[in-house]
Amino acid sequence: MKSELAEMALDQKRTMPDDEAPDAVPVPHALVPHLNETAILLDIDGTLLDLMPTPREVWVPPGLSDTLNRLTERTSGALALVSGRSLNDIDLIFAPDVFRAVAGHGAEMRLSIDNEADDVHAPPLDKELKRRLAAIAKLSPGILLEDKGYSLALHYRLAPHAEKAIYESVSVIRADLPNAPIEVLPGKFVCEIKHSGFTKATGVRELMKREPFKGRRPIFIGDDVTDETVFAIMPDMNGLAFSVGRRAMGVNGHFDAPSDVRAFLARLLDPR
Ligand SMILES: O=P(O)(O)OC[C@H]1O[C@H](O[C@H]2O[C@H](CO)[C@@H](O)[C@H](O)[C@H]2O)[C@H](O)[C@@H](O)[C@@H]1O
Repeated sequence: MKSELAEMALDQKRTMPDDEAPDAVPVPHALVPHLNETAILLDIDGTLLDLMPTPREVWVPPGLSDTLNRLTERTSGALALVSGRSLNDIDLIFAPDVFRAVAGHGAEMRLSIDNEADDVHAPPLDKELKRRLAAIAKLSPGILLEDKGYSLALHYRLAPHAEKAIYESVSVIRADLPNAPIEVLPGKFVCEIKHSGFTKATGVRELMKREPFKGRRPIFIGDDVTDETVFAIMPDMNGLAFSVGRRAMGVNGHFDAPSDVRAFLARLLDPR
């Protein structure tokens, strides 16, 4: 697809300095005829769903699953969720609907929605390491642990004062294990410790080699630091990147809030 959308975004950029350039969110009218050549890749928290005080409190607004299912149909299956959450968690959130996904920041991938055997999973994080990291939650009430198997997340949205202490404690443990293949991933009020070697970007690259995504032009929408790895690879695939809540580096445009992303997706199906 020779994109009118990218042309639109680039034309606007060429004519004015970057800090004055308007945000170029694609017009559904321009995109609609190309849905069958497009792959729609969507982050979950802060992009499709509004952020909540704790991971368990998120909810899927009425109509969103229907929109995602219809877009899956319209793209012949080339819609995937690209999330830091585990596949298991994603399925609980969207139940009974099941979507193709790159999950766990690239640790897991689901290419087929009918066959669990196709799912790919990274190995679990060392038990002893997890035990040590989990003890950090004792630093303050309000620190929540999320065990995803291949990673462990320490959430501090309810205890923001604990941020520095959490990162210092993680550094001490990290320093004890200089050769461990792990890395620290900061997110929105969360410090995650995961195996190194995979990211959302490695997951998306792998996904885009497989049917039904192969050969399509990706459009990725995300909001967090971890989504920046995917924003960065979109040009390699002739893709488009859009951030949410802020204008991230290198994106083609941005949405103000998840509600705007949901409205945009609905308009792809019903452009007026
Ligand atoms: O890649 P995403 O789909 O955006 O997932 C990123 C992380 O999302 C969840 O945590 C975030 O959302 C919570 C609910 O709104 C919020 O309470 C928390 O502060 C955020 O960091 C999820 O729990 C993580 O596992 C994901 O990595």
